[in-house]
Amino acid sequence: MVNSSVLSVQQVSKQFGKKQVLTNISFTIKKPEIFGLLGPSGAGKSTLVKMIAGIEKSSEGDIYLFDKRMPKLSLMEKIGYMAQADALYEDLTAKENLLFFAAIYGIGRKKSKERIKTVMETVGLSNDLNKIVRQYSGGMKRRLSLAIALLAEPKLLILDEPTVGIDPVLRYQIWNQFQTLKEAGTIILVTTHVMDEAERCDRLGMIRTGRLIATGTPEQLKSETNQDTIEKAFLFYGGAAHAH
Ligand SMILES: Nc1ncnc2c1ncn2[C@@H]1O[C@H](COP(=O)(O)OP(=O)(O)OP(=O)(O)O)[C@@H](O)[C@H]1O
Repeated sequence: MVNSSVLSVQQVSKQFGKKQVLTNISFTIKKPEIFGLLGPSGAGKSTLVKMIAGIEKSSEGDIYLFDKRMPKLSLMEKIGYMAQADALYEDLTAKENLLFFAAIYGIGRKKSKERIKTVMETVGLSNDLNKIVRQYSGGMKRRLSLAIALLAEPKLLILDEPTVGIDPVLRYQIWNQFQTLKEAGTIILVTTHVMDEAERCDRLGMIRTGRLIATGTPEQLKSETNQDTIEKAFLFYGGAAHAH
């Protein structure tokens, strides 16, 4: 399999029992960029990113990451994955949570301290490091999950609706941070159904009922459909059948 892409999703389908959730999805990422998967609730975004993260198996098709077929244990340390539901230890402090995950990633003690400082600054939680997570707000928990995903300096950062419950000002800051991470060489794969976030992606994959209906830069998608917003472009690609 000679392929210079970083991520290659090849004709991937997924069924849960008889339920067809994803159908024949193909796309590639060749260089660091922010790639957004945009689609309504239930479209299949989470299922797709779970397969790319190597925690769900495809029914058909292949996923290659750094030219290796997923799932592959040795690639796991290159992937930062932030699930839709926060997986945090509520009775521990943020710092204890971070130290726990740093140990799992095999990050040494000295390096852990450094990384914890950096990632908590990134998500704006430096002053809440010693707070019990139970006392965090929903948005703070999301940001802590993001901090954990960033701990091991992943090459591929997979974020499933990272900014749910986060206010617009902080959301803006976090997206600036994604931009900075990308410029430092991180590939970011992000799911969203928020249109202004979609606008900030370098490229988008539009997903509707388990199918990739369009891919391209936000500008391309708008100009190809002759629409002035991503939302209208999405509806255009989705066709008139998308009336509900
Ligand atoms: N483990 C599972 N078993 C059966 N069905 C599942 C399973 N996981 C997901 N599904 C179904 O697959 C479909 C796609 O779900 P998925 O969570 O991938 O969508 P999504 O686009 O991420 O939506 P949301 O933004 O609401 O999370 C849904 O109909 C869901 O009910």
